[in-house]
Amino acid sequence: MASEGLAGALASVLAGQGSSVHSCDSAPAGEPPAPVRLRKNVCYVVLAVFLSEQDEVLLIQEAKRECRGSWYLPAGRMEPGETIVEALQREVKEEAGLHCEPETLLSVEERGPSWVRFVFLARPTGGILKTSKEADAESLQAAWYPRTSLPTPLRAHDILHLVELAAQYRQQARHPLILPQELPCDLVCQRLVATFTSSAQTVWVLVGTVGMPHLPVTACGLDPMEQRGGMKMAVLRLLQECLTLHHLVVEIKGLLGLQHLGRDHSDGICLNVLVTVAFRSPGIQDEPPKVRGENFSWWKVMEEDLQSQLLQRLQGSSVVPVNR
Ligand SMILES: C[C@@](O)(CCOP(=O)(O)OP(=O)(O)O)CC(=O)O
Ligand SMILES: [Mg+2]
Repeated sequence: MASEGLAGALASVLAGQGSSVHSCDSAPAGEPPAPVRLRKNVCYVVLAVFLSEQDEVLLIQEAKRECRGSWYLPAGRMEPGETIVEALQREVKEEAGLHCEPETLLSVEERGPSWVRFVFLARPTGGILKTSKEADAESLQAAWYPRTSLPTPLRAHDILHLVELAAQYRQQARHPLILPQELPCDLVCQRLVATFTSSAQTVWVLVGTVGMPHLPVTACGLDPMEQRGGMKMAVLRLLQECLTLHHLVVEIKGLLGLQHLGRDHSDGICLNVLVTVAFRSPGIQDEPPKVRGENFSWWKVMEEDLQSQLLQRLQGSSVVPVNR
């Protein structure tokens, strides 16, 4: 049962799905994680990159006092009770006048677990482009500009990298289309697909063994003290509970998917992260590193299809980048 269950869980995560999360294997020491409340202890932001067939980018002109007149991509803070995609569609309608559908996540950015920005490649599906006649508190107007000559001033130059990501994805999709799965999560957490690949290209995945074998979940603290090092520290904290990290190289490759619901006060998110663990010394790596304690173990992926999917994702870095 364990192997079929794990294979099913891994296949679901590799397909960009996953499952809701109500508990974790590892959390910051001390108090249990505070309940996640949007606009109280977490801020989620959505941002859309529209790239036309003529290589033009949709920008909006900001109306806020602190950045009035500057140009930015349609973006905004999520409101309690909405899903990530609903927030994206609301912000694009408010700021650009257009209806839209997300195509895929392009990037997830985090400044610690209490500020996460979801960046989407999106396509317009209707509506009327907002002109200066419709200027309001949300934006002054929206307009398409050639990607190679964007207007100035920009509100912030962080969008240049995001526009480039969109152009690269349009040119060659490095990962499958990945969209948030609307599943409840009580925490801001990460589900790990932590892999060890042997010289013979056999893949092991670290699994939690408390209860039914499962992909481990690490919760991220939300108070300022626990946020140092961002969400990467939460991954390392879980791994150091069972591995001796000083002779290993740990790399967070990126996202295989994410879960969030937003309704019924379940404001948490679960990021499914692909992680590699390798020995620092380049010698023969036939077996994964020893695991300390009883709470985790290595599971050798025997299903050929799963193994080849994992190797393809690992070798191609076929994941949504996480920018910390
Ligand atoms: C927060 C940003 O990613 C921009 C999106 O937030 P807005 O300031 O545009 O919020 P709304 O008023 O909801 O549209 C910029 C940042 O520095 O985080
Ligand atoms: Mg905005």
